[in-house]
Amino acid sequence: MTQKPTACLALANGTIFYGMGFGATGETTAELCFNTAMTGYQEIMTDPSYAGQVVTFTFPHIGNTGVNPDDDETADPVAAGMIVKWDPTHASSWRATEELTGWLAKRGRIGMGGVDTRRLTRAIRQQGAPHVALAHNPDGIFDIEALVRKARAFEGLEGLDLAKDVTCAQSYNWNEMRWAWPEGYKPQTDARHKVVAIDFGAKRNILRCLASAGCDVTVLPATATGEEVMALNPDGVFLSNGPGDPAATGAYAVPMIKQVLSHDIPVFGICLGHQILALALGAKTVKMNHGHHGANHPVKDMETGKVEITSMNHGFTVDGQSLPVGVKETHVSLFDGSNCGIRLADRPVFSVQYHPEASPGPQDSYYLFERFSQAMQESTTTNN
Ligand SMILES: NC(=O)CC[C@H](N)C(=O)O
Repeated sequence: MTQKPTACLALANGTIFYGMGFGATGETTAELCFNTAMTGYQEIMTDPSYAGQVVTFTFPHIGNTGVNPDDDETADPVAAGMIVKWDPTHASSWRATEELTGWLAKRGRIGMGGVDTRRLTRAIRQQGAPHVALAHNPDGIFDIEALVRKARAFEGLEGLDLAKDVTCAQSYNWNEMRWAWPEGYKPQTDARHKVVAIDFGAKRNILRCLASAGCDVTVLPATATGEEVMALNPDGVFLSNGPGDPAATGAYAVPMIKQVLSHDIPVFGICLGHQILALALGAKTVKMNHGHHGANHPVKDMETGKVEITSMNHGFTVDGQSLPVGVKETHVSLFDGSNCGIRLADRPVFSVQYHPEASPGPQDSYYLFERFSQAMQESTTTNN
């Protein structure tokens, strides 16, 4: 780097990285993770599950497809900041309506380029997701000691309920479908299954996938009670992804899920929804060393032996050893053997740790939305 650095990242252990700031100026504290996806930086930055985290992108070309309103997973960027190897490239895509840098600045998110992201990623792997302070000051003046102190003062994601910060304020209906189809699937245009989706920080493409699988979706805030959910008389209940510690969110979500489970209807959960469903069934969740964040994670379906390449974003995991009798482990990570899916042995209540809606990532796991729809089809036929 020949120019004077305008951004600084302080890790709680005192390691300092300098780079060139872009986007908003100012400071933020967060947990630091790395994401290995080669595409989809806009979807990643706007995935509500990233609240409280700064994302290091291991792929070096960030910015080259710009940003556009269609690829937002929620209205605003939710990740606390981004770190990239090279200064963001200019947008060169027919879909781009804006440059990444201007978009981040307008939305109050700090970016830092010119960083040795390999070294940083190794540090994350070795010490576990560090607590950090990230600062962007065009004058290039930083109080390093103060930044390290702020990184140390950040309490981390354990015990933190962030779902209540990113959930919707009020319930709403969702009927927008996906724009493109995974190979071999057709949109189911008749919305015949009444689904209540609990928004712990739902990505829009999950709601599009549900609508495309024949669901008439009513989204409820994370704090909805079991009575409120069941008052809508749903054919099935969906539990969304979201940020923070599942155990903290579970404080109010577990009683809601237990009440839903006392009715014999299909339940489907993704990521945080998977973790909270597991808690409601009596399993435990734990914090991972550096989590799984990327778009190429192989997962084995233990029932069919098939391998899916999946999109992942999680820093907590369900302890597969803690699954009670009657709860089957359906999917396992081929990277580290961690739990990636469960189901009840005798009922269509199931969930996965990864993101079958992709956005970004491969489409291998779209079948899970069809499975949920099929389960509701069968349960309404049996119950009528
Ligand atoms: N994508 C998600 O839903 C993330 C779930 C949870 N916050 C975790 O980090 O494990």
